Amino acid sequence: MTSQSTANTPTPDQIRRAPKVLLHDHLDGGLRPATVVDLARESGYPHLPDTDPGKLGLWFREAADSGSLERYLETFSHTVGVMQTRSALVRVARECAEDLAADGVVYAEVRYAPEQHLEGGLGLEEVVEAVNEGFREGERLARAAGHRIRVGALLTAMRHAARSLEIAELANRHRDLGVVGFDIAGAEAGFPPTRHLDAFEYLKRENNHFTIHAGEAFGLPSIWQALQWCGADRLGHGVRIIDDIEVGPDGEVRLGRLASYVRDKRVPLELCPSSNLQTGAAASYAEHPIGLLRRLHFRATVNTDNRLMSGTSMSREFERLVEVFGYTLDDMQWFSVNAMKSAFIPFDERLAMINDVVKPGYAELKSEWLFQQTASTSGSAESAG
Ligand SMILES: O=c1[nH]cnc2c1ncn2[C@H]1C[C@H](O)[C@@H](CO)O1
Ligand SMILES: [Zn+2]
Repeated sequence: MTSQSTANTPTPDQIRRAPKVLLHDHLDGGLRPATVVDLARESGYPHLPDTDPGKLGLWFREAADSGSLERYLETFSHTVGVMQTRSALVRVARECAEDLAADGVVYAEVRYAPEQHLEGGLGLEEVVEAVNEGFREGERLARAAGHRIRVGALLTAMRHAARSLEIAELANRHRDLGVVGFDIAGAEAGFPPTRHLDAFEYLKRENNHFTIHAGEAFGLPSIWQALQWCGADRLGHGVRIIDDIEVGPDGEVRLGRLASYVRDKRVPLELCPSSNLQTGAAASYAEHPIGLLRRLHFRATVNTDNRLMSGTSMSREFERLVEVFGYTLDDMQWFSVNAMKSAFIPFDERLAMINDVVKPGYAELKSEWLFQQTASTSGSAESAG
């Protein structure tokens, strides 16, 4: 007999159809391999390690599988290298929205660093306008294909560079025009978030939103600075908060002051399990702190980080979580509502997304078992005469 609890374990098809919310995805980490090849050919970019899309996709996954964030980041020279013209940026952003929508993502915040796309002569404003145009086109095409998605951009400043205030100002100028917030990214060790205090203080004065990559390659001091010095609204990764959580031999859990603060204040953690395995921030999926953080009711969210480098998607991340932690549709809904609550769009829009899109989507999936059972019962009744 089918019970609700077993039927509540989602199938791969249900995982794909479930409404998912993505807060941490890099535009330059999510290109289709075939698009990288096309764009390299069109622009004459000569450095691609392979021009066969299948082999190139594999190359990205293997090269990113280095165990170090620094080496992981080296792979971006090829994607950024082919994203230097207006048409390339429009195409990459359009395909990003289409791919996420086809994967069942209903809301996404996608980030990129405008300062990395100026080599072909574009200005910062032109970069932002091209990406926004691509997202809007992608949303329209997705809708025509039967999917609904809304994509907001986050503008990233590179933490080793010195343009963060300028990029924060750029984000602020475009805030009602498709840009929903700001971020800093890049190698963490040696580049503390406090180097960019002027950018964060500017954004706070402007009542704007920002997240900071922190607690990925570097531990608690980075998280502490991001929150208590810089005032981040969310933590990009934040997975190393686990270093401030002690689980005793009897299973008793003790939170340190910083972990308590993060949980008490409902600080959103943009967790990216597959990416963490590649950069060495977690040893295996089963050992990934997301299991404990979910049990302890941190404001945990599930994210892809870089779909190309990790060969992943939101559905794939959830498939692995279901496999390893036995998560159900209720868990998926919990992560998705957490993410939607933590988005940078206005409160009324977040609430409407939760109540009118996310929850009804899960309710629909959770009710499917009822009809399957009816179908099989009536079938056996008929055959029994
Ligand atoms: O996981 C990451 N940690 C730090 N920086 C990252 C990560 N993934 C991508 N980046 C960098 C490389 C990209 O070129 C940049 C902007 O998207 O952000
Ligand atoms: Zn990231």
